[in-house]
Amino acid sequence: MKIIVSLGGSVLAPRDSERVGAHATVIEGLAEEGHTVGAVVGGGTVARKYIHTARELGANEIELDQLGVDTTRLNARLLIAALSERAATRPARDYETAGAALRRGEIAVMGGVTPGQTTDAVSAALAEYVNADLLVYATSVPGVFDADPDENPDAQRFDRLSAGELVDVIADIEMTAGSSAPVDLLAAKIIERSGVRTVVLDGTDPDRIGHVVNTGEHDGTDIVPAESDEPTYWAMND
Ligand SMILES: Nc1ncnc2c1ncn2[C@@H]1O[C@H](COP(=O)(O)OP(=O)(O)O)[C@@H](O)[C@H]1O
Ligand SMILES: O=c1ccn([C@@H]2O[C@H](COP(=O)(O)OP(=O)(O)O)[C@@H](O)[C@H]2O)c(=O)[nH]1
Repeated sequence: MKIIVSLGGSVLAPRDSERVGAHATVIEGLAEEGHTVGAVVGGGTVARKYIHTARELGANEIELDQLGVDTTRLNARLLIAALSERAATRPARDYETAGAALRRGEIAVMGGVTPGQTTDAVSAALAEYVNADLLVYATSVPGVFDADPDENPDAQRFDRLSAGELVDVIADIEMTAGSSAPVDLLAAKIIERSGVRTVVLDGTDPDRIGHVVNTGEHDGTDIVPAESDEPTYWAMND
């Protein structure tokens, strides 16, 4: 199976070697089991600190996004440091380079690509480009909720959403540099058009990523193409 894992910066906790190592072990394990694996790494608190400081200094949103992109690439290098020689040696800066690495059987690693989006969109675009079977968003909350769960204790998690419904849920979240959303708007639109099977889950425990790949089971949110009622991927691969 071809899998793209989006590792939110909030999940990877860049200065925590144990956490980065644990995620690398899971990704490595999937590759050893014969899966083709690409990982896209977010910027986390380090990116947000840079963005906050540069915003105070008067930088515009594109400049702030660029700071964010550079930070995601640093974090991607951290993941590469924890992976074996099976991984590409540096973060791919475009989809063709990442796709070529996957074709060679390497674990491709990316950070950001261009201002105006987040690594959520990079993950969705890479998944579309390589025709992935599964896109996993490993984030810091256990799925997509009907409101920000960090601010609304009564927020309800969706077990399943169509990609179009996902667009509606996140449409009002602001798109400034460093903003937080479980999946960004561009990513949702790419998921909608590509129809790639997508799961959003709490990735703070990396074993949940391996578990969903191997069993199809998870406690997060399934994003399904509009025309499908049931996630079918795992049934197809039994
Ligand atoms: N409807 C929602 N459902 C889930 N999370 C939401 C929602 N709206 C806002 N959020 C926020 O999105 C955050 C996750 O985004 P972010 O911090 O960018 O994660 P990551 O680093 O994993 O990309 C959560 O901490 C949560 O506060
Ligand atoms: O292709 C990209 C990827 C990231 N970013 C910027 O980098 C920040 C941090 O990336 P991301 O939001 O993906 O990190 P995470 O939410 O996972 O910590 C984003 O808010 C954007 O400002 C960007 O402009 N283009």
